Amino acid sequence: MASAPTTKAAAGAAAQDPILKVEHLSMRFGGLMAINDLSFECRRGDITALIGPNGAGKTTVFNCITGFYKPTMGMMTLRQKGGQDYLLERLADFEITKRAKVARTFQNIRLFTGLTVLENLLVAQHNALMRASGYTILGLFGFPAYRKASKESIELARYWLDKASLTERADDPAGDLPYGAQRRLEIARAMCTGPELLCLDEPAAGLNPRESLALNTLLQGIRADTGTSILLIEHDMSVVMEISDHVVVLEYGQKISDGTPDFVKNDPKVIAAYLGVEDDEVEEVIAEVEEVAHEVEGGQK
Ligand SMILES: Nc1ncnc2c1ncn2[C@@H]1O[C@H](COP(=O)(O)OP(=O)(O)OP(=O)(O)O)[C@@H](O)[C@H]1O
Repeated sequence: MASAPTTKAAAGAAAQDPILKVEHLSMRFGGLMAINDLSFECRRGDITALIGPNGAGKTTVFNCITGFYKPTMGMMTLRQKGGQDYLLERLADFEITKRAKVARTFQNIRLFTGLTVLENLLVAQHNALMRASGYTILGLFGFPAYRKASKESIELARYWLDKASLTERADDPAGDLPYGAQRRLEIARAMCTGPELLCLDEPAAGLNPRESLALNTLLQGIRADTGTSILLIEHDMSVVMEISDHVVVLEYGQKISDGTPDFVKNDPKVIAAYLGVEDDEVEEVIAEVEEVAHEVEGGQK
């Protein structure tokens, strides 16, 4: 059965130990070293953002963590609340979801568009329901365990419908929802699998400011109410700076900065990577930008 949300107190009590340790990760595609000796940690209960310019290797890291790619080298250790360790590079993708409890969403939304919103959340709990049925037709009708599991599945789906502000759309086909609501449904569906680590690939992409705000509220709620750790790739810096506890910055497959949003925002290496200039040119470029901004301001007065 997918785990029900824990209380705020329990979430707060979660020690700040790493839930995920990535050590010396490398991924080569032919002659291209997409990830080169990358190490970082995600602390339990934190929202960690992985950022960097286009082609820096963010999605490749996600694909390694979630088992879509087998890394050329390196270790990725997922430590669950109970202390159980999983070496993700040794697990098949379905085992990473099922046993290690890592859930993910994709850059392109992947919902069952013909099913209703509620059905999408119930399908996510299919594994738990099948287990409770004893994998028999008889079990589907007769086992009290199945009836209990199916009641719990509906309760969990209702909980996430509410958290994602989708209760009123529960019976509508998922494909009829506006874009921002589809993104929230995808996250709610991932949460119905009871993950310890939720990986989100550009959750704010294509959202308008109102939808972006609803997304922030949902993610902050997940952190506060369930203690689930979140790792996200995001280009929208307003989302990253507002909700992240910790930011890891990649450039050309290597880590160039790692720290709090404030630290990273002011790190000359990060500014240089985003501006596409050398580190020692950053101050000069910033001074030029400030000068232009003053001129524009002066012209507007
Ligand atoms: N399956 C693949 N085969 C060959 N090269 C790949 C593959 N996947 C990614 N790459 C290359 O690896 C590098 C990193 O790509 P990746 O998609 O991980 O970057 P990213 O930081 O997620 O970029 P974006 O922000 O544009 O999504 C790029 O040069 C990309 O072309």
